[in-house]
Amino acid sequence: MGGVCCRPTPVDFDGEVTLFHFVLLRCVGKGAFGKVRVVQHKQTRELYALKYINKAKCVKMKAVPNVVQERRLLEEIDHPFVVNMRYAFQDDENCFFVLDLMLGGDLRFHLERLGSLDEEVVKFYVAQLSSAVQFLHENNIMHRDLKPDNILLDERGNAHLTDFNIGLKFSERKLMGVAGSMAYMAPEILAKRGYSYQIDWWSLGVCAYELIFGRRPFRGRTNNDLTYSITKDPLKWPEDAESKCSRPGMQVLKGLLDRDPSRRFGCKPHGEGYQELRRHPWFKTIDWDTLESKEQTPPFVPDAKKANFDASHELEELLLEDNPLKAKTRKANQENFSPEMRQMEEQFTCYDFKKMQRRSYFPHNQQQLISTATGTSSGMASSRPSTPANDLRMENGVIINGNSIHDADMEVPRTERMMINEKDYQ
Ligand SMILES: Nc1ncnc2c1ncn2[C@@H]1O[C@H](COP(=O)(O)OP(=O)(O)OP(=O)(O)O)[C@@H](O)[C@H]1O
Repeated sequence: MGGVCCRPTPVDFDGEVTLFHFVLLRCVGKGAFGKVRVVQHKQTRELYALKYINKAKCVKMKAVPNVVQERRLLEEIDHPFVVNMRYAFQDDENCFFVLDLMLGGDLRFHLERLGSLDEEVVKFYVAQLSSAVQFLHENNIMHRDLKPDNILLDERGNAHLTDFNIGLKFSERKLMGVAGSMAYMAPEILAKRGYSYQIDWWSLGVCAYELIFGRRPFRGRTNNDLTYSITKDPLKWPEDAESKCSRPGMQVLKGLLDRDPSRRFGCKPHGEGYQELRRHPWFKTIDWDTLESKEQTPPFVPDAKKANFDASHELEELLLEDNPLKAKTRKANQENFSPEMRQMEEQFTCYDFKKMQRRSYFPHNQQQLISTATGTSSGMASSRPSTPANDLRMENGVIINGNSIHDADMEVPRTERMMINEKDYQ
């Protein structure tokens, strides 16, 4: 009785990837437009994190270009210390990213629990993240939102950078848009005189300082106070600094938090800054040659028995979600789409790492991309055909999460991203 409605839809693994290819498991997180849950690929049995983004919400928040940008950047990236994208697809309701699964929780979660982290542990993360940042910069990608919330640990304790929502392809030209999470923003972003990739090294310095000392180097109760502190206050050390951090450690923090981007650690061009950083005495305990192959035992192993994420997401999904995620066949009538919905439909294309090679959507020069998008240039050196559907509209200023950041002195609250793509190039 009643068996007819429960016949499972057959899964076509040879066709395009869809939600039918995955078993949906527990919820582990909540983002601005959707949730993150563990999934298992039905054929390979591999576990992944599925991040899904509600399309209607995304259109309403004017974030379509960012989601498309994130998907495109992630297709280019494959690095041991980045949360890599393995599949991407959409259905009528959601866009889906299938990502490397990180079961060790994010660094904000650990910082909130522990108050601060041991210098040796932070050094290990800084080494791994420097390798990721250098890889991104070599590929002309700026992250722009490096903070503990966006650093995820795998179950062995290796650090990975995630959330490329405001990431960007950069060129020689300086950027002007105020973007990122204010407490981690480099002074040159706030000074509005133009900035480039060096900002990621500053943010890494803020993260390292915060992780070691349990408080941020620059603080303010209002955005104005915080701006003043970041751009003018001398770098100060907590009273108990010497009990938490060695002199070489402080030297590296000071070097990363240099207000002059040309002198800042990590920033010298052609990878020279990164090589200098690697040679710094603080890192003499790091074996850089085996770091990227993850052969080293991380100094902090997340407790596998405890959930390293907020269990309320799971409870919320069970008790409060009136539209739980379910694989559905597509029905949408594309004729009735708004321009934004159409953009998402056309540009959030399928990706399957088992079947496709990673490649770039972007020309070497971001400015060319913008020009092409506005129809003033032709002939990009991109490996993708330059159809209107492939052009990213970056000229629109988009602001989401406009929450001001109240940065209470000793607290380490989850940080809201402030602004995205507010006229990146002017
Ligand atoms: N690959 C992953 N593996 C395990 N957990 C993850 C993964 N990605 C995200 N999470 C968890 O889900 C939470 C929300 O992540 P998500 O990137 O969607 O949020 P977000 O930072 O608000 O991003 P966005 O603003 O793009 O929505 C994270 O804080 C993290 O705890």
